[in-house]
Amino acid sequence: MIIKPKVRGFICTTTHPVGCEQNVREQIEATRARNLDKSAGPKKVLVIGASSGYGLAARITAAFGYGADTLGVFFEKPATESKPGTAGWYNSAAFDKFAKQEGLYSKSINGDAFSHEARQKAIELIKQDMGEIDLVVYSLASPVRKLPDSGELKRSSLKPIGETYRATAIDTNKDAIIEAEVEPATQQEIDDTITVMGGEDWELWMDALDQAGVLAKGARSVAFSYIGTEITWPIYWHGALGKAKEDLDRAAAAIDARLKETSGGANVAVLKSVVTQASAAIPVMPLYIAMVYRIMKEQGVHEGTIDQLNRLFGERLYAPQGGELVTDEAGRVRLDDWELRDDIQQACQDLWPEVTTDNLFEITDYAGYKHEFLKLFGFERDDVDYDADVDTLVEFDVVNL
Ligand SMILES: NC(=O)c1ccc[n+]([C@@H]2O[C@H](COP(=O)([O-])OP(=O)(O)OC[C@H]3O[C@@H](n4cnc5c(N)ncnc54)[C@H](O)[C@@H]3O)[C@@H](O)[C@H]2O)c1
Repeated sequence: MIIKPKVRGFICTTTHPVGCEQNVREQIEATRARNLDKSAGPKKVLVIGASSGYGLAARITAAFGYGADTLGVFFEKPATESKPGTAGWYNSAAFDKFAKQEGLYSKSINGDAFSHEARQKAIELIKQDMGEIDLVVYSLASPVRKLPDSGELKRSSLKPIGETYRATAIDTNKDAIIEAEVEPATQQEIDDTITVMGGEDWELWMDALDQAGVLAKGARSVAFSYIGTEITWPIYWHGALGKAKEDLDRAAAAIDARLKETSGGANVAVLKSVVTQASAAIPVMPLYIAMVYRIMKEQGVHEGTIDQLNRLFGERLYAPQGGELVTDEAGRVRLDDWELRDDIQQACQDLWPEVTTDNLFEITDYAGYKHEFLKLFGFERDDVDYDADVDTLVEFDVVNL
Protein backbone atom coordinates (compact mmCIF):
# COMPACT_ATOMS: atom_id res chain seq x y z
CA MET A 1 0.00 0.00 0.00
CA ILE A 2 1.19 3.56 -0.70
CA ILE A 3 0.04 5.72 2.18
CA LYS A 4 -0.41 9.47 2.33
CA PRO A 5 -1.66 11.47 5.32
CA LYS A 6 -5.40 12.16 5.60
CA VAL A 7 -6.09 14.69 8.32
CA ARG A 8 -9.61 15.06 9.70
CA GLY A 9 -9.86 17.68 12.43
CA PHE A 10 -7.42 16.77 15.16
CA ILE A 11 -6.63 13.27 13.95
CA CYS A 12 -4.89 11.77 10.98
CA THR A 13 -6.85 8.76 9.77
CA THR A 14 -3.92 7.13 7.98
CA THR A 15 -0.56 6.07 9.40
CA HIS A 16 2.79 5.00 7.99
CA PRO A 17 4.34 1.85 9.52
CA VAL A 18 7.89 2.67 8.43
CA GLY A 19 7.63 6.26 9.68
CA CYS A 20 6.31 5.05 13.05
CA GLU A 21 9.20 2.59 13.30
CA GLN A 22 11.65 5.40 12.54
CA ASN A 23 10.03 7.57 15.23
CA VAL A 24 10.63 4.81 17.78
CA ARG A 25 14.20 4.30 16.57
CA GLU A 26 14.85 8.04 16.95
CA GLN A 27 13.56 8.01 20.55
CA ILE A 28 15.72 4.98 21.35
CA GLU A 29 18.78 6.76 19.95
CA ALA A 30 18.00 9.91 21.97
CA THR A 31 17.70 7.77 25.11
CA ARG A 32 20.95 5.90 24.47
CA ALA A 33 22.77 9.21 23.94
CA ARG A 34 21.83 10.24 27.48
CA ASN A 35 23.96 7.47 28.98
CA LEU A 36 21.64 7.04 31.94
CA ASP A 37 23.06 5.35 35.02
CA LYS A 38 21.85 1.77 34.45
CA SER A 39 22.46 0.66 38.03
CA ALA A 40 20.05 3.29 39.37
CA GLY A 41 17.01 2.61 37.23
CA PRO A 42 13.96 0.34 37.14
CA LYS A 43 14.35 -3.29 36.11
CA LYS A 44 10.83 -4.59 35.52
CA VAL A 45 8.25 -2.13 34.37
CA LEU A 46 4.53 -2.08 33.57
CA VAL A 47 3.43 0.82 31.36
CA ILE A 48 -0.31 1.44 31.07
CA GLY A 49 -0.87 3.58 27.96
CA ALA A 50 2.43 2.43 26.41
CA SER A 51 1.86 2.90 22.68
CA SER A 52 2.22 6.63 22.06
CA GLY A 53 3.07 9.98 23.62
CA TYR A 54 4.45 10.01 27.13
CA GLY A 55 3.72 6.34 27.88
CA LEU A 56 5.73 5.16 24.87
CA ALA A 57 8.56 7.50 25.87
CA ALA A 58 8.46 6.01 29.39
CA ARG A 59 8.66 2.48 27.99
CA ILE A 60 11.58 3.42 25.73
CA THR A 61 13.39 5.16 28.58
CA ALA A 62 12.95 2.16 30.90
CA ALA A 63 14.06 -0.36 28.28
CA PHE A 64 16.80 1.46 26.41
CA GLY A 65 17.96 3.79 29.19
CA TYR A 66 18.05 1.14 31.93
CA GLY A 67 17.78 -2.25 30.24
CA ALA A 68 14.40 -2.90 31.86
CA ASP A 69 11.98 -5.65 30.92
CA THR A 70 8.65 -4.09 29.99
CA LEU A 71 5.02 -5.06 29.75
CA GLY A 72 2.93 -2.52 27.86
CA VAL A 73 -0.84 -2.07 27.86
CA PHE A 74 -2.65 -0.02 25.21
CA PHE A 75 -5.76 0.15 23.05
CA GLU A 76 -4.80 0.13 19.37
CA LYS A 77 -5.97 -1.29 16.06
CA PRO A 78 -3.97 -3.51 13.72
CA ALA A 79 -4.28 -2.98 9.96
CA THR A 80 -7.03 -4.51 7.86
CA GLU A 81 -6.63 -5.35 4.16
CA SER A 82 -7.82 -1.86 3.23
CA LYS A 83 -6.68 0.38 6.09
CA PRO A 84 -3.40 0.80 7.97
CA GLY A 85 -3.31 0.14 11.73
CA THR A 86 -3.13 2.94 14.30
CA ALA A 87 0.16 4.69 14.99
CA GLY A 88 0.28 3.13 18.46
CA TRP A 89 0.08 -0.33 16.91
CA TYR A 90 3.10 0.32 14.68
CA ASN A 91 4.98 2.12 17.46
CA SER A 92 4.50 -0.89 19.72
CA ALA A 93 5.50 -3.34 16.99
CA ALA A 94 8.69 -1.34 16.44
CA PHE A 95 9.39 -1.13 20.17
CA ASP A 96 8.92 -4.87 20.50
CA LYS A 97 11.27 -5.59 17.61
CA PHE A 98 14.04 -3.32 18.90
CA ALA A 99 13.67 -4.52 22.51
CA LYS A 100 13.93 -8.15 21.46
CA GLN A 101 16.98 -7.36 19.30
CA GLU A 102 18.53 -5.96 22.46
CA GLY A 103 17.70 -9.14 24.39
CA LEU A 104 15.10 -7.38 26.54
CA TYR A 105 11.81 -8.90 27.60
CA SER A 106 8.92 -7.16 25.87
CA LYS A 107 5.28 -8.18 25.85
CA SER A 108 2.14 -6.19 25.20
CA ILE A 109 -1.56 -6.36 25.93
CA ASN A 110 -3.89 -4.71 23.43
CA GLY A 111 -7.26 -4.06 25.03
CA ASP A 112 -9.24 -1.81 27.34
CA ALA A 113 -6.98 -0.91 30.29
CA PHE A 114 -10.06 0.16 32.25
CA SER A 115 -11.32 -3.44 32.33
CA HIS A 116 -10.68 -5.99 35.09
CA GLU A 117 -9.74 -8.40 32.29
CA ALA A 118 -6.73 -6.26 31.32
CA ARG A 119 -5.54 -6.17 34.94
CA GLN A 120 -5.94 -9.93 35.28
CA LYS A 121 -4.06 -10.57 32.05
CA ALA A 122 -1.24 -8.23 33.11
CA ILE A 123 -0.95 -9.96 36.49
CA GLU A 124 -0.92 -13.37 34.81
CA LEU A 125 1.90 -12.30 32.47
CA ILE A 126 3.90 -10.65 35.27
CA LYS A 127 3.66 -13.82 37.40
CA GLN A 128 4.54 -16.02 34.47
CA ASP A 129 7.38 -13.98 32.94
CA MET A 130 8.60 -11.21 35.24
CA GLY A 131 7.98 -12.28 38.83
CA GLU A 132 7.59 -8.85 40.35
CA ILE A 133 7.60 -5.34 38.90
CA ASP A 134 9.35 -2.34 40.43
CA LEU A 135 7.73 0.47 38.42
CA VAL A 136 4.20 1.11 37.19
CA VAL A 137 3.75 4.00 34.76
CA TYR A 138 0.16 5.14 34.32
CA SER A 139 -0.21 7.17 31.12
CA LEU A 140 -3.74 6.76 29.79
CA ALA A 141 -5.41 9.55 27.85
CA SER A 142 -8.92 8.61 26.83
CA PRO A 143 -12.15 10.41 26.05
CA VAL A 144 -14.20 7.50 27.36
CA ARG A 145 -14.15 4.86 30.11
CA LYS A 146 -16.29 1.76 30.38
CA LEU A 147 -16.81 1.18 34.08
CA PRO A 148 -15.38 -2.22 34.93
CA ASP A 149 -18.28 -3.48 37.09
CA SER A 150 -21.41 -2.01 35.52
CA GLY A 151 -20.21 -1.67 31.92
CA GLU A 152 -21.58 1.89 31.88
CA LEU A 153 -19.82 4.28 29.49
CA LYS A 154 -18.56 7.59 30.90
CA ARG A 155 -17.20 10.37 28.72
CA SER A 156 -14.75 13.12 29.58
CA SER A 157 -15.30 16.74 28.53
CA LEU A 158 -12.73 19.29 27.44
CA LYS A 159 -14.73 22.18 28.85
CA PRO A 160 -14.32 25.10 31.24
CA ILE A 161 -16.20 25.34 34.53
CA GLY A 162 -18.59 28.15 35.38
CA GLU A 163 -18.27 30.42 32.36
CA THR A 164 -18.13 30.09 28.62
CA TYR A 165 -14.52 30.12 27.47
CA ARG A 166 -13.68 32.44 24.59
CA ALA A 167 -10.17 32.51 23.24
CA THR A 168 -8.06 32.83 20.15
CA ALA A 169 -7.34 29.40 18.70
CA ILE A 170 -6.24 27.73 15.48
CA ASP A 171 -8.61 25.94 13.15
CA THR A 172 -6.04 23.29 12.27
CA ASN A 173 -8.04 22.21 9.18
CA LYS A 174 -7.79 25.66 7.65
CA ASP A 175 -4.59 26.95 9.32
CA ALA A 176 -6.64 29.97 10.31
CA ILE A 177 -6.97 31.92 13.54
CA ILE A 178 -10.47 31.77 14.97
CA GLU A 179 -12.24 32.79 18.12
CA ALA A 180 -13.07 29.54 19.90
CA GLU A 181 -16.03 29.39 22.22
CA VAL A 182 -16.56 26.48 24.58
CA GLU A 183 -19.65 26.22 26.78
CA PRO A 184 -19.04 25.35 30.43
CA ALA A 185 -19.33 21.75 31.59
CA THR A 186 -22.38 20.68 33.57
CA GLN A 187 -21.81 19.10 37.00
CA GLN A 188 -22.51 15.71 35.43
CA GLU A 189 -19.86 16.34 32.78
CA ILE A 190 -17.34 17.38 35.45
CA ASP A 191 -18.09 14.26 37.50
CA ASP A 192 -17.80 12.05 34.43
CA THR A 193 -14.48 13.64 33.43
CA ILE A 194 -13.15 12.82 36.90
CA THR A 195 -14.39 9.24 36.48
CA VAL A 196 -12.61 8.89 33.14
CA MET A 197 -9.35 10.82 33.65
CA GLY A 198 -9.09 10.95 37.48
CA GLY A 199 -7.23 8.60 39.76
CA GLU A 200 -9.77 5.84 40.36
CA ASP A 201 -8.55 3.53 37.63
CA TRP A 202 -4.90 4.04 38.63
CA GLU A 203 -5.88 2.99 42.17
CA LEU A 204 -7.72 -0.07 40.85
CA TRP A 205 -4.58 -1.11 39.00
CA MET A 206 -2.33 -0.61 42.02
CA ASP A 207 -4.79 -2.46 44.32
CA ALA A 208 -4.99 -5.40 41.94
CA LEU A 209 -1.19 -5.59 41.50
CA ASP A 210 -0.64 -5.31 45.24
CA GLN A 211 -3.22 -7.96 46.09
CA ALA A 212 -1.74 -10.31 43.53
CA GLY A 213 1.66 -9.88 45.20
CA VAL A 214 3.44 -8.77 42.04
CA LEU A 215 4.78 -5.44 43.32
CA ALA A 216 8.44 -5.67 44.38
CA LYS A 217 9.56 -4.15 47.67
CA GLY A 218 10.33 -0.49 47.01
CA ALA A 219 8.10 -0.41 43.92
CA ARG A 220 7.30 3.02 42.51
CA SER A 221 4.41 4.32 40.46
CA VAL A 222 3.98 7.51 38.48
CA ALA A 223 1.04 9.08 36.62
CA PHE A 224 1.19 12.14 34.40
CA SER A 225 -0.46 15.51 34.73
CA TYR A 226 -0.44 19.00 33.25
CA ILE A 227 -0.98 22.28 35.08
CA GLY A 228 0.09 25.16 32.80
CA THR A 229 -0.54 28.86 33.48
CA GLU A 230 -3.23 31.56 33.04
CA ILE A 231 -3.19 31.06 29.28
CA THR A 232 -4.56 27.51 29.43
CA TRP A 233 -6.08 27.42 32.93
CA PRO A 234 -9.69 28.17 31.88
CA ILE A 235 -9.81 25.13 29.57
CA TYR A 236 -7.41 22.88 31.46
CA TRP A 237 -6.43 23.23 35.12
CA HIS A 238 -9.55 25.20 36.09
CA GLY A 239 -11.72 23.18 33.71
CA ALA A 240 -13.23 19.71 33.92
CA LEU A 241 -9.92 18.03 33.04
CA GLY A 242 -8.17 19.93 35.84
CA LYS A 243 -10.66 18.48 38.32
CA ALA A 244 -9.75 15.02 37.06
CA LYS A 245 -6.05 15.84 37.45
CA GLU A 246 -6.74 17.05 41.03
CA ASP A 247 -8.26 13.64 41.64
CA LEU A 248 -5.06 12.10 40.29
CA ASP A 249 -3.19 14.04 43.02
CA ARG A 250 -5.57 12.54 45.59
CA ALA A 251 -4.96 9.04 44.24
CA ALA A 252 -1.18 9.62 44.22
CA ALA A 253 -1.24 10.41 47.94
CA ALA A 254 -3.29 7.28 48.69
CA ILE A 255 -1.08 5.00 46.58
CA ASP A 256 2.07 6.65 47.95
CA ALA A 257 1.00 5.91 51.54
CA ARG A 258 0.67 2.22 50.68
CA LEU A 259 3.88 1.92 48.68
CA LYS A 260 5.82 3.76 51.39
CA GLU A 261 5.22 0.77 53.69
CA THR A 262 7.86 -1.05 51.64
CA SER A 263 10.02 2.05 51.00
CA GLY A 264 8.48 2.67 47.59
CA GLY A 265 6.31 5.57 46.56
CA ALA A 266 3.91 7.08 44.07
CA ASN A 267 3.86 10.51 42.47
CA VAL A 268 2.15 12.54 39.90
CA ALA A 269 4.71 13.94 37.45
CA VAL A 270 3.68 17.24 35.89
CA LEU A 271 4.99 17.25 32.34
CA LYS A 272 5.27 19.99 29.73
CA SER A 273 2.90 20.43 26.82
CA VAL A 274 3.99 18.41 23.79
CA VAL A 275 2.34 17.41 20.53
CA THR A 276 0.45 14.14 21.01
CA GLN A 277 -2.87 12.79 19.81
CA ALA A 278 -4.33 13.70 23.21
CA SER A 279 -3.11 17.31 23.32
CA ALA A 280 -4.16 17.97 19.71
CA ALA A 281 -7.77 17.44 20.81
CA ILE A 282 -7.72 20.14 23.50
CA PRO A 283 -9.03 23.53 22.32
CA VAL A 284 -6.34 26.25 22.32
CA MET A 285 -3.50 23.76 22.92
CA PRO A 286 -2.28 23.73 19.30
CA LEU A 287 -1.89 27.54 19.32
CA TYR A 288 -0.32 27.56 22.77
CA ILE A 289 2.11 24.80 21.77
CA ALA A 290 2.97 26.62 18.52
CA MET A 291 3.92 29.67 20.61
CA VAL A 292 5.67 28.01 23.51
CA TYR A 293 7.69 25.75 21.16
CA ARG A 294 8.97 28.79 19.30
CA ILE A 295 9.96 30.58 22.49
CA MET A 296 11.50 27.52 24.16
CA LYS A 297 13.45 26.72 20.99
CA GLU A 298 14.76 30.29 20.88
CA GLN A 299 15.80 30.07 24.53
CA GLY A 300 17.49 26.70 23.98
CA VAL A 301 15.20 24.86 26.43
CA HIS A 302 12.90 23.04 24.03
CA GLU A 303 12.13 19.43 24.94
CA GLY A 304 10.10 16.81 23.13
CA THR A 305 8.28 13.84 24.63
CA ILE A 306 11.35 11.60 24.94
CA ASP A 307 13.49 14.40 26.44
CA GLN A 308 10.94 14.92 29.20
CA LEU A 309 10.81 11.24 30.08
CA ASN A 310 14.58 10.85 29.95
CA ARG A 311 14.83 13.79 32.37
CA LEU A 312 12.03 12.45 34.59
CA PHE A 313 13.84 9.14 35.04
CA GLY A 314 17.45 10.34 34.90
CA GLU A 315 17.23 13.49 37.00
CA ARG A 316 14.21 12.89 39.21
CA LEU A 317 12.87 9.38 39.86
CA TYR A 318 16.22 7.60 39.45
CA ALA A 319 18.73 10.39 39.91
CA PRO A 320 22.16 8.82 40.39
CA GLN A 321 23.01 10.88 43.47
CA GLY A 322 20.05 9.28 45.24
CA GLY A 323 18.58 11.09 48.21
CA GLU A 324 15.13 12.58 48.57
CA LEU A 325 12.96 12.96 45.51
CA VAL A 326 12.36 16.68 44.97
CA THR A 327 8.65 17.48 44.71
CA ASP A 328 6.40 20.51 44.99
CA GLU A 329 4.25 21.10 48.08
CA ALA A 330 1.60 18.69 46.75
CA GLY A 331 4.13 15.87 46.28
CA ARG A 332 4.27 16.28 42.50
CA VAL A 333 7.46 15.85 40.51
CA ARG A 334 7.77 18.92 38.28
CA LEU A 335 9.13 18.62 34.76
CA ASP A 336 7.22 21.69 33.58
CA ASP A 337 9.83 23.91 35.24
CA TRP A 338 11.30 25.27 32.00
CA GLU A 339 7.94 25.78 30.29
CA LEU A 340 6.60 27.69 33.29
CA ARG A 341 9.61 30.02 33.56
CA ASP A 342 8.36 33.61 33.90
CA ASP A 343 10.20 34.84 30.82
CA ILE A 344 8.77 32.03 28.66
CA GLN A 345 5.21 32.54 29.85
CA GLN A 346 5.49 36.32 29.54
CA ALA A 347 6.69 35.95 25.95
CA CYS A 348 3.62 33.77 25.22
CA GLN A 349 1.33 36.35 26.84
CA ASP A 350 2.91 39.08 24.68
CA LEU A 351 2.62 37.05 21.49
CA TRP A 352 -0.98 35.91 22.04
CA PRO A 353 -2.80 39.16 21.03
CA GLU A 354 -0.48 39.62 18.04
CA VAL A 355 -1.34 36.43 16.20
CA THR A 356 -3.45 36.51 13.03
CA THR A 357 -4.05 34.06 10.21
CA ASP A 358 -1.56 36.01 8.11
CA ASN A 359 1.33 35.94 10.57
CA LEU A 360 0.61 32.54 12.21
CA PHE A 361 3.50 30.77 10.49
CA GLU A 362 5.81 33.72 10.95
CA ILE A 363 5.47 34.61 14.64
CA THR A 364 4.75 31.15 16.05
CA ASP A 365 6.18 27.67 15.46
CA TYR A 366 2.93 26.47 13.89
CA ALA A 367 4.96 24.91 11.06
CA GLY A 368 6.82 22.93 13.74
CA TYR A 369 3.51 21.97 15.36
CA LYS A 370 2.07 20.69 12.08
CA HIS A 371 5.23 18.78 11.33
CA GLU A 372 5.25 17.14 14.78
CA PHE A 373 1.56 16.31 14.42
CA LEU A 374 2.04 14.52 11.09
CA LYS A 375 5.14 12.81 12.47
CA LEU A 376 2.99 11.24 15.21
CA PHE A 377 1.39 9.18 12.45
CA GLY A 378 4.68 8.33 10.76
CA PHE A 379 4.60 11.08 8.10
CA GLU A 380 6.96 13.90 7.09
CA ARG A 381 10.17 12.08 7.92
CA ASP A 382 13.17 12.70 5.67
CA ASP A 383 14.35 9.11 5.99
CA VAL A 384 11.16 7.45 4.68
CA ASP A 385 10.24 6.96 1.03
CA TYR A 386 6.55 7.76 1.00
CA ASP A 387 6.14 6.71 -2.63
CA ALA A 388 7.26 3.16 -1.86
CA ASP A 389 4.79 0.33 -1.41
CA VAL A 390 4.66 -0.75 2.26
CA ASP A 391 3.29 -3.79 4.00
CA THR A 392 0.73 -2.55 6.53
CA LEU A 393 0.03 -5.93 8.11
CA VAL A 394 2.57 -5.85 10.94
CA GLU A 395 2.41 -8.42 13.75
CA PHE A 396 4.33 -8.65 17.03
CA ASP A 397 4.31 -10.19 20.49
CA VAL A 398 0.94 -8.89 21.70
CA VAL A 399 -2.00 -10.43 23.51
CA ASN A 400 -5.23 -9.10 22.01
CA LEU A 401 -8.06 -9.02 24.54
N1 LIG B 1 0.47 15.72 25.71
C1 LIG B 1 0.73 16.62 26.63
O1 LIG B 1 1.03 17.79 26.33
C2 LIG B 1 0.67 16.23 28.08
C3 LIG B 1 1.26 17.09 29.03
C4 LIG B 1 1.27 16.71 30.36
C5 LIG B 1 0.66 15.53 30.75
N2 LIG B 1 0.09 14.72 29.82
C6 LIG B 1 -0.56 13.47 30.29
O2 LIG B 1 0.15 12.34 29.80
C7 LIG B 1 -0.75 11.21 29.77
C8 LIG B 1 -0.64 10.54 28.41
O3 LIG B 1 -1.06 11.45 27.42
P1 LIG B 1 -0.41 11.53 25.96
O4 LIG B 1 -0.50 12.97 25.58
O5 LIG B 1 0.89 10.85 25.95
O6 LIG B 1 -1.51 10.73 25.12
P2 LIG B 1 -1.49 9.75 23.88
O7 LIG B 1 -2.80 9.95 23.22
O8 LIG B 1 -0.26 9.90 23.05
O9 LIG B 1 -1.42 8.29 24.56
C9 LIG B 1 -2.48 7.73 25.24
C10 LIG B 1 -2.21 6.27 25.52
O10 LIG B 1 -3.34 5.73 26.23
C11 LIG B 1 -3.73 4.54 25.60
N3 LIG B 1 -5.16 4.33 25.85
C12 LIG B 1 -6.19 5.21 25.71
N4 LIG B 1 -7.34 4.62 26.08
C13 LIG B 1 -7.04 3.36 26.48
C14 LIG B 1 -7.79 2.28 26.98
N5 LIG B 1 -9.11 2.34 27.18
N6 LIG B 1 -7.13 1.13 27.27
C15 LIG B 1 -5.78 1.01 27.08
N7 LIG B 1 -5.03 2.02 26.63
C16 LIG B 1 -5.66 3.18 26.33
C17 LIG B 1 -3.40 4.71 24.14
O11 LIG B 1 -3.39 3.45 23.47
C18 LIG B 1 -2.04 5.38 24.27
O12 LIG B 1 -1.05 4.42 24.54
C19 LIG B 1 -2.15 11.77 30.07
O13 LIG B 1 -2.44 11.56 31.43
C20 LIG B 1 -1.98 13.25 29.80
O14 LIG B 1 -2.90 14.06 30.52
C21 LIG B 1 0.10 15.03 28.48
